[in-house]
Amino acid sequence: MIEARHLHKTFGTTRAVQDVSFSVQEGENFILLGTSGCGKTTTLKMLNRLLEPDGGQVLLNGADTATIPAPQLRRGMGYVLQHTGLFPHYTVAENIAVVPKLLHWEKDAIQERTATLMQKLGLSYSEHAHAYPHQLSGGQQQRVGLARALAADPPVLLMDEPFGALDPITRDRIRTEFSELDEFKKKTIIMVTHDVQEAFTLATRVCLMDEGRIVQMGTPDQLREQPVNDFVRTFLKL
Ligand SMILES: Nc1ncnc2c1ncn2[C@@H]1O[C@H](COP(=O)(O)OP(=O)(O)OP(=O)(O)O)[C@@H](O)[C@H]1O
Repeated sequence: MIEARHLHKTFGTTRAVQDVSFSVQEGENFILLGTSGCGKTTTLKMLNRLLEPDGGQVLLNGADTATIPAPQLRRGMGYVLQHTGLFPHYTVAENIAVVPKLLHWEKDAIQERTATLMQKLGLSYSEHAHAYPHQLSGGQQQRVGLARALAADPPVLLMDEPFGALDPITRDRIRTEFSELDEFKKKTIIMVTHDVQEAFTLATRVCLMDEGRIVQMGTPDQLREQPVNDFVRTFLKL
C-alpha cells in the first residue's frame, strides 16, 4: 500500500503540489489525471524519491519512504516514462536487463526473463534483442521501456504518460495489449495521463488534479455520475 500524506512541492514561486493526500491499495490502477502543469509528474516523482517533498510524507506499506534508501526504494517500483529513457548505447536486451543485473541475477535467468517479456510485449527476440533503440519504431521502443520496468517484477509500477509519445492507433493498441497482461493485472500501478479516455479505460480510481491540488478522487463511475464541480464536468466533457 502506498500512501501520500499532505505532500507539498514548490519550485521557486510555483506551487507545483499543494496538500496532496491519497492512498493506493495493492493491485489498484490509480490514475493521476489533469491538464499540463497541474502537478501530476511532480507527485509521481515524490513517490519514488526522484523528488523530495518540501512537506508531507510518502508511506510504503506503512514505512516512511524518507527512511528507505532511494536505490532500494526504486528497485521495488518500476518506472516508465513518456520518452522511454532507454540507454542509447545498450541493446534492447541490455536495456531490459538493467535491474536484474543490478540485483545480480544469473545470466540464464536474465536471458529467459528478457525473452519472455519481449514475447509478451510483442517484440521478436531474434529480430530485436540485439538491436539498439534508435533502430526501433517509437511503439517498439515504448514496449522495451515497459519490458524494462517489468523485468525484475516489481510490485509497484509508476508510469508517466507511458503511451503519450505514440500516434493514436499505436497508442490504443499498446495500451490494450498492456492492460491484458498478467503483469498489469496483478501490480499496483500509479499512472499519470492527461487523456480522460485513457484514465477511464485503465483506472480502478482516478485522481483529478488542477493547479497542484486534488479536485476529485473516485472510481470512473463516481466521477462521471457525481462530479463535484464545473471544473470536473468541463474536464470530463460531461
Ligand atoms: N524542476 C522544475 N523546476 C521548476 N519548475 C518545475 C519543475 N518541475 C515542474 N515544475 C513546475 O511545476 C508545475 C507542475 O509540473 P508537473 O510536471 O508536475 O505537471 P504535470 O501535471 O505533470 O504536467 P505535464 O503533463 O505537462 O507534464 C508546473 O508549473 C511546472 O512548470
